[in-house]
Amino acid sequence: MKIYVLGAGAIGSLFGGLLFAAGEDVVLIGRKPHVDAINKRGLRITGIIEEVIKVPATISPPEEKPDLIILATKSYSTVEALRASKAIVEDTWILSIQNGIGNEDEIRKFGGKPIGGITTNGAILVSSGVVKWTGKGITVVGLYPKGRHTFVDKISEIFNRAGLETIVSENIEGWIWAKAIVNSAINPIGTLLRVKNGAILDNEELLSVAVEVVKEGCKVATQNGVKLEVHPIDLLFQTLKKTRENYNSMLQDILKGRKTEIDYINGKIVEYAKSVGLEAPLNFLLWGLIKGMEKLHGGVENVWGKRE
Ligand SMILES: NC(=O)c1ccc[n+]([C@@H]2O[C@H](COP(=O)([O-])OP(=O)(O)OC[C@H]3O[C@@H](n4cnc5c(N)ncnc54)[C@H](O)[C@@H]3O)[C@@H](O)[C@H]2O)c1
Ligand SMILES: CC(C)(CO)[C@@H](O)C(=O)[O-]
Repeated sequence: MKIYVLGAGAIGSLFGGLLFAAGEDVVLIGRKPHVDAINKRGLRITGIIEEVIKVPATISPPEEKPDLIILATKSYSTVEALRASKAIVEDTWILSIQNGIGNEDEIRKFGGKPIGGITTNGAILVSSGVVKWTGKGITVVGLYPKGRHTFVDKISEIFNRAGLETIVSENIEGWIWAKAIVNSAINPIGTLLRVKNGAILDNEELLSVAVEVVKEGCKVATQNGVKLEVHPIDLLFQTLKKTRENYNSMLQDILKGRKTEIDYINGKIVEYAKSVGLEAPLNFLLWGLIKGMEKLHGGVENVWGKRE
């Protein structure tokens, strides 16, 4: 299968590298330092495996249309990435493996055929050309927002062949929302308190706040007609237990002085609440606190003193 990974950073390079190593026709589309390093020395995947993979990489989308685009930018880059790839997006299957809500709707706005996806694999871009596979997880893919298509089954087959454990859901929207609701609790709380995920599990007060945030998100999802595929309270406890040693990705972004995906997690829950006449005060509070933190002059240095 001819696959382009649009937004080849940590998770995109991991997926693209493994698919290429399994024999798929893959091109990574990323930023120059990472692309140059890959073309010079190959993509090094370390952590769970130790492999150098000579996967082709480029900074701009090739002209020829692929069978599949894997969208792996941060959610706040989705529109810009789709706009820059407009020529190859129209009528192409596009799988989002991003966190957050709304990416698939953006794909459809650009004429792409959206496939939803969530993954619990973990990856960090250690340096240009080097990705660390930090946690082996599962990936769920499905025709967006729900339903079935043989092409999605094909994606699952080639992902599994590449060592990416993958299942197909006929209600991928239910998975995307469930994961976003869990992220809406773990990510801002862990970021504001600058703690690993396990600290939320071990602290009664933090855990009760996280449970209340999850309950608020569930109410918004249900009011919007979303059938949650897995109960977010169960997923919250499973995730906290499994990733207790993680500093969540939002905290990592803040520590690196980067934007976060809060608008596409808690921000979207507030937006969807409003669309059905609901308030989402807990999500609104967390959204505002993280946005404020992002904008504080000097970023984290202002909040916690010297950046690590
Ligand atoms: N990293 C993980 O372990 C993990 C796990 C699950 C889900 N996710 C989700 O996957 C998405 C990507 O996460 P990540 O950690 O890989 O982020 P990342 O920042 O490492 O990778 C995204 C890359 O896309 C690049 N990019 C942005 N716009 C581009 C464009 N127009 N053309 C080419 N490249 C472009 C960025 O420069 C960046 O290198 C996020 O939504 C994240 O929440 C990540
Ligand atoms: C599951 C998760 C919260 C683990 O840290 C991850 O999605 C993250 O860090 O964003």
